[in-house]
Amino acid sequence: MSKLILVRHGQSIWNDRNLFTGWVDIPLSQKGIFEALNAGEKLSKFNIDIVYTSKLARAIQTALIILSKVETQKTPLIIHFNGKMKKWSNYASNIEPIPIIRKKALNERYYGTLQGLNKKEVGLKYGEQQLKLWRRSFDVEPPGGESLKDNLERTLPFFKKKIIPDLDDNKNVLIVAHGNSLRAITKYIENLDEQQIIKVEIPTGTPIVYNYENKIFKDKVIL
Ligand SMILES: O=C(O)[C@H](O)COP(=O)(O)O
Repeated sequence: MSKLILVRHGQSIWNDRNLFTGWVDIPLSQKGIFEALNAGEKLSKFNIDIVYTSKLARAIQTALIILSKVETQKTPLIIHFNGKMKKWSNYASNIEPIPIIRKKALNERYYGTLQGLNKKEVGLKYGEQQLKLWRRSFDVEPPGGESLKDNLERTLPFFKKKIIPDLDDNKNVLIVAHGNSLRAITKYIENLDEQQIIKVEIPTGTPIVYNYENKIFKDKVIL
C-alpha cells in the first residue's frame, strides 16, 4: 500500500489580496508560510518518497517548507531536466534523495485576462453569476484562459503517466499544487461527475491523504 498526499500551496500574497492569480508567479504571504509550516508539522512523521509540484513559486515554496519539517535522513533534491543543470546538479552518489519534480502540468488553471483583477470587483462588474461560472463551472473558460476541463486535460495525463506508476511502485507521493489542478486530480480519484466537482473547494495548506492499493484510492483523511 502507498499514500498519496495532496496539498494546496499556502496562502499567497495575491490570495490575501483576493486577486485572480493563475500563472502569475506570486510567492507566499506570511500567513501562507505559517500554513506551510503547519502542514509540515502534520506530515512530519510521514515517509515521503517523492514530491511533485507545479512550476510556480508558491507551490515549490510550500513543498520546501513542508520538507523542512519532515523527519527523515533522506535529502530533498530538486530535479533538473535540462542542460548543465541536469548534468551537474543531480549528482548525489552518497545520499538518498527525496526527488522534487516540478511540472507545468500541475500549474494552476490559467486565468487569462482575469489575472491580476480583484475577484470582488469582477463580481460587481460582470455579476455574481458570471463570476461563479468563470470560477466554478466545469467547462466555461474565463476570457482567454482555461476552464477546469482544460486544466484537467493537461493535469490528468501527467498524473496517470508519472504519478500513478510511483504509487503502483509503493512510493508515498506528495503533490503540492493549486486549487484547480488539485480539483482536477480529485475529480479523477474520487470519481466525481461534472456537477459534483463544482462544489469541491481545496483549502490552502491542508494535507489531504489517501491510501492507494490495487489501483484504488481509499481512506481519505483531511489533516
Ligand atoms: O488563481 C487563483 O486566483 C486562485 O489560486 C484560484 O482561484 P479560484 O478559487 O478563483 O479558482
